[in-house]
Amino acid sequence: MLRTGDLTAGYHRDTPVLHGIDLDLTAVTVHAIVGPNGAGKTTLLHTLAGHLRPTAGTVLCDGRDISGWRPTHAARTGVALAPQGRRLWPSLTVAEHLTVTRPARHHRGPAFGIDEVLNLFPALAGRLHHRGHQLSGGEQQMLTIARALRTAPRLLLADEPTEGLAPTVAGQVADVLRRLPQRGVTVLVTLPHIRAAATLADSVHVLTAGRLGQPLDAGSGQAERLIRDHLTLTSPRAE
Ligand SMILES: Nc1ncnc2c1ncn2[C@@H]1O[C@H](COP(=O)(O)OP(=O)(O)OP(=O)(O)O)[C@@H](O)[C@H]1O
Repeated sequence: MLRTGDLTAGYHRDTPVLHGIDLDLTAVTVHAIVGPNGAGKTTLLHTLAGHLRPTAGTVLCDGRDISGWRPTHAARTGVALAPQGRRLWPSLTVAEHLTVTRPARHHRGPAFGIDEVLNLFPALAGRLHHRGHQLSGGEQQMLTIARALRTAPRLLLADEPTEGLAPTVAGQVADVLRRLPQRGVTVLVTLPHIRAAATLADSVHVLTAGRLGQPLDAGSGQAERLIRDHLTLTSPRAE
């Protein structure tokens, strides 16, 4: 669906955070961006979601240049962001989060009904009347993704969705993301560690200081080789 060409973006025109990013998200699979703190992962996702305007380069959506689109336009086109830090509405219940978020009128992505997102995240079904701030970290993350799915996305941008979660809960979240391409949703997920990315994604890009490496095909063992060659960015034991 989305492809960037030589994309440069940042918060100040004279100090770009992202440099010449070429990213191809046309395959309906799980794509991962891996990089250390400050590499620019969030900046990239925010640029694709229309929260930041690129300073150079292109963002093509279905072949059309939509560089500098607004977040509402991105959402209408089928791009949904599940942000880092979750950003739930603290005074709304789980049920309210899921009912106030709806697909755009002429959406082209798959519609996710409330029953379907509760099937994906059964933990939320028992928490329908709890408010955002009453949920555990894992439940908040699940709700963040569930809310994004309610917009009927064609592309889900998930920013460090397993951050701070217990391994079993992180595994539940990863399982859902892994299954989304079967429903027609392309996933771009950011993760701090390459080992987790190689397990979850079909292709893995390493982002270092705002520069993106060539995609590694997780299935071909390239990512595993990268780990073995000690190019991993942080200790895999920390995952
Ligand atoms: N709102 C902002 N204004 C100015 N600079 C920012 C802003 N947000 C991030 N930055 C800077 O942009 C660079 C990339 O940050 P970004 O949050 O995109 O990295 P990241 O890879 O997502 O890291 P993390 O895993 O810590 O979130 C950092 O140098 C950061 O200080």
